Amino acid sequence: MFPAADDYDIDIAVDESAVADLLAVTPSDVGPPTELTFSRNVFVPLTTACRYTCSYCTYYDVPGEATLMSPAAIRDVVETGVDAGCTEALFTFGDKPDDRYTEIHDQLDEWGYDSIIDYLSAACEIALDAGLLPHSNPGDITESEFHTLRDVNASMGVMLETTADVDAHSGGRRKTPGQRLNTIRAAGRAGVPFTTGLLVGIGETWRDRAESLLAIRELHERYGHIQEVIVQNVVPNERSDFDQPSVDTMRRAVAMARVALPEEISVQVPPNLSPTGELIDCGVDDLGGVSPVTDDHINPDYAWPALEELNSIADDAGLPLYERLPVYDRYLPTAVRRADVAPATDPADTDAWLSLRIRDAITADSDAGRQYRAVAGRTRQPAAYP
Ligand SMILES: O=c1nc2n(C[C@H](O)[C@H](O)[C@H](O)CO)c3cc(O)ccc3cc-2c(=O)[nH]1
Ligand SMILES: C[C@H]1O[C@@H](n2cnc3c(N)ncnc32)[C@H](O)[C@@H]1O
Ligand code: MET
Ligand code: SF4
Repeated sequence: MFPAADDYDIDIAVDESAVADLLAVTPSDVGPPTELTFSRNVFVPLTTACRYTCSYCTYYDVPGEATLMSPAAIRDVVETGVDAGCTEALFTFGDKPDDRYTEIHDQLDEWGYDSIIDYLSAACEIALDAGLLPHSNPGDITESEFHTLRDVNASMGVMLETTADVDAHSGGRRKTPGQRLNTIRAAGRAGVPFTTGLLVGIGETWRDRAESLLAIRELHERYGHIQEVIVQNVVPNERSDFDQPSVDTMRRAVAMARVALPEEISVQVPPNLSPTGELIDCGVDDLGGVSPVTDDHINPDYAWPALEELNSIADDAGLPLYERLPVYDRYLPTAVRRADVAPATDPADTDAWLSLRIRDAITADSDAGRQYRAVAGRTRQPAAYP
């Protein structure tokens, strides 16, 4: 049983023989992908308030210092993204601020919002109106919050991080594996195309990595919602001194992910944190959200590579590079999905993976709609934008 699994009724059993099989995997057991993809995004850090204090994280601010972006600031950032040819607004920020953040709650209240999730919905509307598809990672949330947010998000995500109880998550307010798995399951129940992943190097063992991947696979087998799994190495920063995992560790972790997960799930490694070029032959097929205009606010010391660098990773690997939307091809409406892409089986409790609002945005007779379809149809030349 995973730590705190009982608190959330998590019924995922560890299959010992599957763990043993994964522990034996090496990079020579897998091959390279047939293509590489990435999404062009702007990063919108709604608030730096966070109820948790993960010891690897420099993102959050303590009460009194935490910031909250105004609607005008959100509009500014997303418009910069539209001008730079982006299709994705990435909303990633602190997990639901607790009562200590009185200023944040007061400000939300003054603007007419009950919670950060309410405000996130409004922020997603701003992005959609400007011409970007939202992908939100608001941390741990409930199934009913997913139902609210699916209306205005093309896809969502939360990193599992690990199924282990690690010191990096110790303390009174912390992420627990049970709650993370509960969030990923809730997304599946709500029919939300979903991104999750492992944070490698925060004190977990190889066995923990194998178990984490098998837990993700199990939830995908139930709901079909996992579009990509990020294998992200921890990077040192001014708050923490975790050792960055070696290239060999990342090669083995990526190969393990590739073997553990069905082929339809992409394996993503962020090229600003890893020597991704050295991991492609282990099964990486996606380079994630890369921004031409904003920092990676979670890891601000690690700049995004330019499009030319992505091209050279692909060239060196002898692979074609395609831009994609924040939601993967198989969840797209039939009218927009390329003919050679098999559709995902319908989700459990809705009649489509994407809300009407999102489908309308993608099929609209507007500049943004045309951009989305050109990216999905692979008819837009990446070189068309800086
Ligand atoms: O720019 C970043 N994008 C991050 N992304 C975004 C991701 O690269 C893209 O937005 C997705 O591939 C969707 O297109 C995450 C998305 C998630 O759902 C969960 C975790 C992450 C983590 C990061 C991150 O640290 N930096
Ligand atoms: C959005 C995701 O960013 C990751 N994250 C947070 N801090 C770090 C760090 N120092 N190095 C790498 N990834 C980090 C976590 O996995 C979080 O879920
Ligand atoms: C800024 S970290 C990413 C979002 C959320 N706080 C989480 O840890 O999952
Ligand atoms: S990683 Fe996310 S949950 Fe953890 S402290 Fe940072 S912002 Fe909060």
